[in-house]
Amino acid sequence: MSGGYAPSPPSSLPSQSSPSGNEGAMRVLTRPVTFVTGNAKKLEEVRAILGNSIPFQSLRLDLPELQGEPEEISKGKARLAATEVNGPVLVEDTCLCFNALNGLPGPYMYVLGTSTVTSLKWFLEKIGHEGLNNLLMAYEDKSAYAACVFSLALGPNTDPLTFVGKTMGKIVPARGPKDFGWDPIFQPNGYELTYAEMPKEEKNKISHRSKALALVKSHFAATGYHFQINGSS
Ligand SMILES: O=c1nc[nH]c2c1ncn2[C@H]1C[C@H](O)[C@@H](COP(=O)(O)OP(=O)(O)OP(=O)(O)O)O1
Ligand SMILES: [Mg+2]
Repeated sequence: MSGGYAPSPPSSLPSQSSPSGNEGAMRVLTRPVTFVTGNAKKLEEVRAILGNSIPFQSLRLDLPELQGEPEEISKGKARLAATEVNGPVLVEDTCLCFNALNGLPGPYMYVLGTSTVTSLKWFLEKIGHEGLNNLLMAYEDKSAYAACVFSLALGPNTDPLTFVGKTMGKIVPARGPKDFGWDPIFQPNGYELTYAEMPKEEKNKISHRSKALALVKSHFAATGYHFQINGSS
């Protein structure tokens, strides 16, 4: 899973000290971008979507589920990951937002029942697909969106950049393979199939994740990062 990640070789801090925004300035990265996630299914998709567009490796690490607005959660996670990896990192957070519930469950943490504090991940594990459907029982409006926030941090102590992708759809009773999160209950607009029922290539063309990654790719193309890895140029 860790894709050949070697702990803490020399840091690949960008050649310029201010990484925020500054598109057009060439920066040298001496290490591939490490995608840090504890979720094997996400990694599979990110790998398929990115292909060879950006040199990257992965590191399996369960970072804490932070609290706050989605972009802040994601940036905080990127900072933790960049410190851990001591190099450029990409992290991602996904939320599923129900319009009838003003965006809940979203990425947030809740108190469920008497004491359980949880995030979307734990929420799904606790109440399952049926529970998520039941949350909308009292509402006519089953519309929802899947959103993905990627954060890129070029190294520790740099300001992460965020990239957001959204796909609109609706919540339906579970259909299709149950091997990835809430895929079986999310039916994107314009499709008769849930994410889970779609061939992977099809989901990867229209998903929240692919839209966010398209922005990441454009950023890399526009910024002209230059990878100098293992003596290559
Ligand atoms: O495309 C997706 N289709 C269906 N379900 C998905 C998708 N993407 C994330 N998910 C699930 C996984 C987790 O139950 C929750 C988000 O939590 P989230 O914190 O982003 O993921 P995670 O903790 O599993 O991995 P990570 O280590 O990258 O934080 O939604
Ligand atoms: Mg997580």
